[in-house]
Amino acid sequence: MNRSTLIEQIKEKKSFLCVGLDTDIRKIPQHLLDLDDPIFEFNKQIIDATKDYCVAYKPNIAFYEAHGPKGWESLKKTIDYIPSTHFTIADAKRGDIGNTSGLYARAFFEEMNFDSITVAPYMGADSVTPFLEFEGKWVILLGLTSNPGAEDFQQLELVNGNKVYQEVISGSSKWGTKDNLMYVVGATRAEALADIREIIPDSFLLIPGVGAQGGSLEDVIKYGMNDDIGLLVNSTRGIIYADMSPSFAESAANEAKKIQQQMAAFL
Ligand SMILES: O=c1ccn([C@@H]2O[C@H](COP(=O)(O)O)[C@@H](O)[C@H]2O)c(=O)[nH]1
Repeated sequence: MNRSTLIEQIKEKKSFLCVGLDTDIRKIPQHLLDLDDPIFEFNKQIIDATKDYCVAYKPNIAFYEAHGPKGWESLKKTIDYIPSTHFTIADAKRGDIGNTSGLYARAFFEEMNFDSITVAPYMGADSVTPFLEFEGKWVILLGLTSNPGAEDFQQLELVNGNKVYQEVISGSSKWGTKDNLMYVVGATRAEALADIREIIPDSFLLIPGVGAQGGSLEDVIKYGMNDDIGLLVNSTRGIIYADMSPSFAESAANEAKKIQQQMAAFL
């Protein structure tokens, strides 16, 4: 999906919500466990229930890889089931030497047909640019992450006065364009968003960390929104595990709708 279609979808739905599909077999309702593919059945019901309130879905690949070939099958069925109106994110956090990155890109963009993949910047330009060579596909580079460990390296100050994450964002912004490169910034780091917007005013940002991790949607909007909206705000556990009963999909829809309504007030 290209940038203008993504923006159209956001305006049409009055939503920039991304629903995370971190489907944990230990957490899904008991009655689904008797089915042949409980993970896919859960995802299918979550997608049916939430698709009117969100513009994107983000399966975290770990939750599928953990089940081996069967997990990859559930992932493929899920990605094929997501409506083409919705932007898809493989939250895989890949990146390696160039030829290896190229094969990761083929796996997620060609075999699985995702629109985008999250990539770790640590190995530098030659590890990221192979992903950017795929027409119509996106890299979502880890900028400033939502977890406590973001303090360990990302916030360290360099001799030029920049923090590591600022250097990562400004340096990498030359590798791609606003049409194929987005950044992850945690909602728990909303205080850094205004400064990040100075570096990359036009780029889309994928913002995880609202809901279960406690980030504030209001602050994200206040400091992170640009003229094209420029935000995809993810919530996973707060939506998909809102309720463990057989009516889990209805509860997920209610949670997604609540967030969509908060977003609509700003669109
Ligand atoms: O900085 C980051 C990068 C990725 N994530 C991922 O987003 C979701 C968040 O799930 P919640 O249940 O809404 O907390 C999950 O897949 C993380 O791996 C992140 O949280 N922070």
